[in-house]
Amino acid sequence: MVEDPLMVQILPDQPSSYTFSKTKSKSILLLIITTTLGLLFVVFYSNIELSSSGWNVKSSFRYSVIIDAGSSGTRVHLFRYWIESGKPVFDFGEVNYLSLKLTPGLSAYADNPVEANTMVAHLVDFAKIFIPVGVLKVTDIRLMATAGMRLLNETVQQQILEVTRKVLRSSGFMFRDEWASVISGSDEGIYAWVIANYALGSLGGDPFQTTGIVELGGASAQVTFVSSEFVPPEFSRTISYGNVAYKIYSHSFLHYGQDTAQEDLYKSLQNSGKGTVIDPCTPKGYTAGKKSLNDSFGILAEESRLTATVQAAGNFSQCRSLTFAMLQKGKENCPYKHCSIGSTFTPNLQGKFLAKEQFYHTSKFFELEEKAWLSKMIPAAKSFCGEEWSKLKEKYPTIKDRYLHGYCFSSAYIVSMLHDSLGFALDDERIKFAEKAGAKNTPLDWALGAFILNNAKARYDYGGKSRKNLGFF
Ligand SMILES: Nc1nc2c(ncn2[C@@H]2O[C@H](COP(=O)(O)OP(=O)(O)OP(=O)(O)O)[C@@H](O)[C@H]2O)c(=O)[nH]1
Ligand SMILES: [Ca+2]
Repeated sequence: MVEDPLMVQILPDQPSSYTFSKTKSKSILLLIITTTLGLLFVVFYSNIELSSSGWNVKSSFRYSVIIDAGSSGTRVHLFRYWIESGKPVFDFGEVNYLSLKLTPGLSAYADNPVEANTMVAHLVDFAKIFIPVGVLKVTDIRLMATAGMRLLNETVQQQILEVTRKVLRSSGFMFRDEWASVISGSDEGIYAWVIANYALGSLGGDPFQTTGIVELGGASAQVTFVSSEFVPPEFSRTISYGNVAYKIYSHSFLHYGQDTAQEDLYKSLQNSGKGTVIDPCTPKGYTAGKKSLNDSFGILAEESRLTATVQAAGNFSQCRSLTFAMLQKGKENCPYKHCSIGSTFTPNLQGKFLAKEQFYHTSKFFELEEKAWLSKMIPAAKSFCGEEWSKLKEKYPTIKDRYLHGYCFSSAYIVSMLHDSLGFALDDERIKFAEKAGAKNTPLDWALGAFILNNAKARYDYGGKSRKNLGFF
């Protein structure tokens, strides 16, 4: 049974977010969305293009919908584009691109997959508000799930996907069953690399002038960049865009996302023996919201006698060494020339990078400027980790507990991942944190990269199965 009420967060940069319980009717959601997004509704829905030369009617708008089913949330992305001299024209500003995020992620329905249909149905309803009913049947809708679903066993994954397929089949959109799937982590990294370089104007240019991506998601972390080093085939992807071929290293470290890594660390402390152990990655005085072991009866209470009691006492340096040890686990079995994280090959870093998702959220929280942000994160995080939880709550009254309590862990994890493991210098100018990029401030959601590959005459190998022009599936 999914406990959290569905949380509606209207993106981009919408000031409001909505919480409603599953029992409330759809009309509440539609009312909120249509009133809040009134202007966008008029511009996006109608066949009128808002352009620099004023309004003109475009009868050739096309639409596409991608649902990004992440571990901590499920987002629907709506794209409107058109064809000019035979080529698709994309615009990811607020006139031709909309997205909406609901929580929780699909994997939260593992115990009761059928309950996932409510959330997917709401996302479909949202998309339908903005897409003319006459073009639904030629508008593709895809559901692409990432690490949260990758962590579930295959059977449960398929059960949840089947629930989503049922909703999408009857949605009126153009849909094929294989368009609801769990995508590979390396594909997820590639899509994020595509949108970043599209936004920066480097897609279609010199491969060695492109920008790499490092992402810290909820359940996985991705590293994706063009390397001049030899890359073993299991880490190598090829994209051709325009008449340029890009050989890209792309790997997703499953379990190394922000939420899963913190959970794994907590569990390792619990199982580290008896008595009381200190958790240096959580501010002193914080007690986990989830049911604590002592509240549970039966086997859990029994287990509590076998496991240690974990006491939060934030200490940045100790947390940094704990997270570093976690990232280095398995390195002794590295079968490649060099492994930076676990026993996984990562080429020597090359070129510029954008650091996304939790890298961005944590840097923004500590109000770091671009310059030498990694080194500046250390003193800021040292003082944060050392604060009492009650003081932090007073200091940051508007920050959600589930984000606030994670910043001690995430700051230490970021330094031990980017500097101690991957080798970025603490004042490395090559790496910047971002959630948007380029002259048009394009959002860096990987779904935009997937949409581009799907509509822009590109070729992309799928682990050796190269398919012309988008063949995602
Ligand atoms: N502090 C903070 N964390 C956020 C915010 N939005 C998302 N997060 C967290 O940042 C992490 C990464 O967010 P996402 O990239 O959306 O993660 P996801 O797509 O749900 O996870 P994956 O399936 O692993 O890609 C998750 O732990 C989220 O809970 C935010 O506004 N502030
Ligand atoms: Ca994600």
